[in-house]
Amino acid sequence: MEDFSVLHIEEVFQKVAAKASGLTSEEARERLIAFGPNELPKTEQHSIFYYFFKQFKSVLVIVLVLASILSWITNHKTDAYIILLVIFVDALIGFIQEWKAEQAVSVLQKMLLPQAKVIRDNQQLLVKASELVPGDVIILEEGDHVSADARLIELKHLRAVESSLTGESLPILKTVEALKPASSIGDRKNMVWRGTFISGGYGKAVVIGTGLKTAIGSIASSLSAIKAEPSHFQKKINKLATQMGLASVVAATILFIVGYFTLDMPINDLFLLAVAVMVSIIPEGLPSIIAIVLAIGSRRMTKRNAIVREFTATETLGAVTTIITDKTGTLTENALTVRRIFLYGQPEVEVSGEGWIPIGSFQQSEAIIEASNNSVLKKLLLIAALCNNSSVRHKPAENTYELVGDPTEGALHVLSKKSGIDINVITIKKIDDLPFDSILKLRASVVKIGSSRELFAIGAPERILSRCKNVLTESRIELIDDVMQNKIKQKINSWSLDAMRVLGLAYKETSTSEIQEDELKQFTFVGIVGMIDPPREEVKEAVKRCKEAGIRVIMATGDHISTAVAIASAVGIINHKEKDVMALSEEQLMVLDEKEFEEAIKSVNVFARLNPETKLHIASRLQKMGELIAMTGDGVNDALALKKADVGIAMGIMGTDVARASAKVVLADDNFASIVSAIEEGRIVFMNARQASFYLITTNFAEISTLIVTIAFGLPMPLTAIQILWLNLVTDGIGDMALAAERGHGEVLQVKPLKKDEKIINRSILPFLGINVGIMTALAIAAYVYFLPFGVEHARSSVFVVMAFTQLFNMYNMRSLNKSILEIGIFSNIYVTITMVSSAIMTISIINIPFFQEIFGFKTISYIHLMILILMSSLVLFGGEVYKYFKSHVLYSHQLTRLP
Ligand SMILES: Nc1ncnc2c1ncn2[C@@H]1O[C@H](COP(=O)(O)OP(=O)(O)OP(=O)(O)O)[C@@H](O)[C@H]1O
Ligand SMILES: [Cu+]
Repeated sequence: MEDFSVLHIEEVFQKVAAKASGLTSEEARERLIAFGPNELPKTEQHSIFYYFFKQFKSVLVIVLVLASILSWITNHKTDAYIILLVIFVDALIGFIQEWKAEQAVSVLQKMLLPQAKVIRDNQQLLVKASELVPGDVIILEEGDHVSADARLIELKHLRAVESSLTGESLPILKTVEALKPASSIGDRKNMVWRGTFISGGYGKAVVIGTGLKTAIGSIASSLSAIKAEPSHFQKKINKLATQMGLASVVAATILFIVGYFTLDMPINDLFLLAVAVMVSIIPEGLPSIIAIVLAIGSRRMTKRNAIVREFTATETLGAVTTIITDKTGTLTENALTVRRIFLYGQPEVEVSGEGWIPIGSFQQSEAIIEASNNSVLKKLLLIAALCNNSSVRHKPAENTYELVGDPTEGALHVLSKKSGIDINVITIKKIDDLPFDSILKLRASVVKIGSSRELFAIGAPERILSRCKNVLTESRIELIDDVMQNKIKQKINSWSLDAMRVLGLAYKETSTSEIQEDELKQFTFVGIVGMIDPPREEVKEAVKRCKEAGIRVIMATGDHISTAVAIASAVGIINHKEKDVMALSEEQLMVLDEKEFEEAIKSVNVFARLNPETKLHIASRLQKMGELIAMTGDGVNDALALKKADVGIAMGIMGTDVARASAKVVLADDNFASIVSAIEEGRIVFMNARQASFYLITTNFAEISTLIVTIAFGLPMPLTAIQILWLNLVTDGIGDMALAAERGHGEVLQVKPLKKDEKIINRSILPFLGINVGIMTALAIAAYVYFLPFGVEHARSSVFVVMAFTQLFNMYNMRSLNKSILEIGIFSNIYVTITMVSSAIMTISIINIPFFQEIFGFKTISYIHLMILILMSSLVLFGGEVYKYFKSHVLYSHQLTRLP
């Protein structure tokens, strides 16, 4: 690959036929055709056939193929064909399930496609990263992923983390100068590489390589790829399935050996009996049902604005015990508007106007004022306008205003626009900019005004104040004394108590052109502004639902403690009575010893002026105390915490690429309420996985106990192997998918969180399973014994009807483990209704249509008898209902505290 780092910028432009003002969209389109999309080959992409043939790679299939061969040899040719057909149908069902799950993944993947900021047609645009072409001029800012290899042409303090390429984890400070030839990529400091990210500063670069023609091209591993590792729950289910599979082999072998010596049966019949026992125990559908439940759950979460990047998160969400959330944007609207301005020695200034619309007026003592007539206000507005990286775009078509950049800065930008002050672009120029730093809690700019230079700073007001020596008043610059300090601090505090975000603005004269950290002191204080950021309407309800669900909500914010408390009580994170004890700031936390710290994080729900590391510290300590943490974040500094949390949740709108790549879940709307919806879906996933598993397992138990009882009495087999196969795979297979689509019934958020290692089968569910299996077995045996005098095929037909219909009724039992079918609505799951009708028709057809009778070995059952058998089968539903009633009214008449 050519080394662009040794070339001068002009030479680079020449080589890639580009210029600093970017390509036109026409050029970009042509180049996209010529160079191809900026994509790396996906690591794992399988064809439709892969998923189909994958279905045949199971122990069950091997067992069935063996059975089929043996049936053929022993002259049971129809059986042999049927078994082959069943293998095929089973593979088909499994295939559909997995294919659907896979589709769900790829839909999610598309939603998370990376984007890039690029200059085309002299405008800054957001395009799909896959559409970048050589020659494009891209813009890089803190938190962005670099989507192509590019040569830098302009920058301000640009730092990039290139560990994915070079292994070096510290940020690299970039340059634009042409360099001496260097062999290592890490040394080519005037380049940025695909797959790395920007940890700070600002830069412009021209793309020199895309797709495979990038440094990472060969070592491709896409950061945005969704990982589909088996979840905790899947592992457990697989283990259960394997155990039952092994048990089936053992049971069948024992039966075969014992039967050989004791039963007077031809060897091939005995063999078929052994196969029947085996298939009745193997829980065929179990592993794939969990995949489908997870896929459905992830899709529902996505519809509710929580995009799942890792399937395991779907299930972990259900067990979350503590949410640590940001304030700005998550709990609040993130539509900041400056309302008040305080200038020392003057009456408060009130500002009118809404949102990002740059129209509004300034009032002092209820009279409208002109900003240009007030020198201190003018200075403040100049700082607000220039120490700023945001802009507001007017969309004439819809007549709306759209923010580009950080909302806090956007509010200041809008403020300066409202005043109408005129910034002379010829005499006033920005020469350096330090973007907002979450540790310093301020931002700064060096601005050239005429022949002098000034350093502007905006940030957390008490931090700005502590860096000030003077204060600007209408007439002059005065030294700050204690009286002034206190007066300003009082203002900061009282505005914060009104839930306002308060910022301090200051300036000083300077001689440097590059901002150094140790220069950020001895400022002249100009004023403070107070902006409102109203809490989101739906958050209060969401917080309430969390509390009901036994989930603790902690606010961890960088904002002022009083603002934090005001918002926290507005949304119900703390109640009014607790106000004083329930909030701590970073400084207050720092002085605590280990034990006090632990006590504090146990009871305090609001943490203010936090640094990102402290946020991580709080989270990991809570994890050690056994909590399962969901944590939100948006910045580069949050990446580590997002990775460490059990479920990291990144902001989709305000979050950086890095935060999104580190999180398991991305919020499409940045809204706290969506987290709660996701938790609800997570719990539903768990419920559905259990319900569907129980449903599958009941048939297995009912079949095996019917077999055992009849064999014990020396009766012929009550069901043949292929009849069992049909019940297990077709009847159960469809019913199971219907149960996987069950929606919650409002109960999941009214109980305590699930335990991390929640068992699938626990003791409290055993009576319910026992009742179901007991009724099914008793009915099957009764039908068998009653019809046996009419011939064994007749008797088997009746057992088959009972098994099929008890399972269909049982489907209604399993729709909720504790609520009555009347409460949740008989028809509220359309899939269950469809399954009921279609399965009933199918069952009756294969019993009474001669062609199928022949194949399956059935005899016609009269409609009267059918009716009676079906009515009897419905007993299983009555049994379930009586049990649920008994359990909720007699055993646990108090409220449910855990999921059943
Ligand atoms: N762009 C900015 N420019 C100047 N000062 C800022 C800017 N953004 C935030 N601040 C100041 O720094 C403080 C901390 O901001 P930070 O971004 O760390 O947290 P936050 O956005 O308030 O909270 P959260 O963590 O809830 O999103 C703010 O209260 C504000 O005073
Ligand atoms: Cu935030």
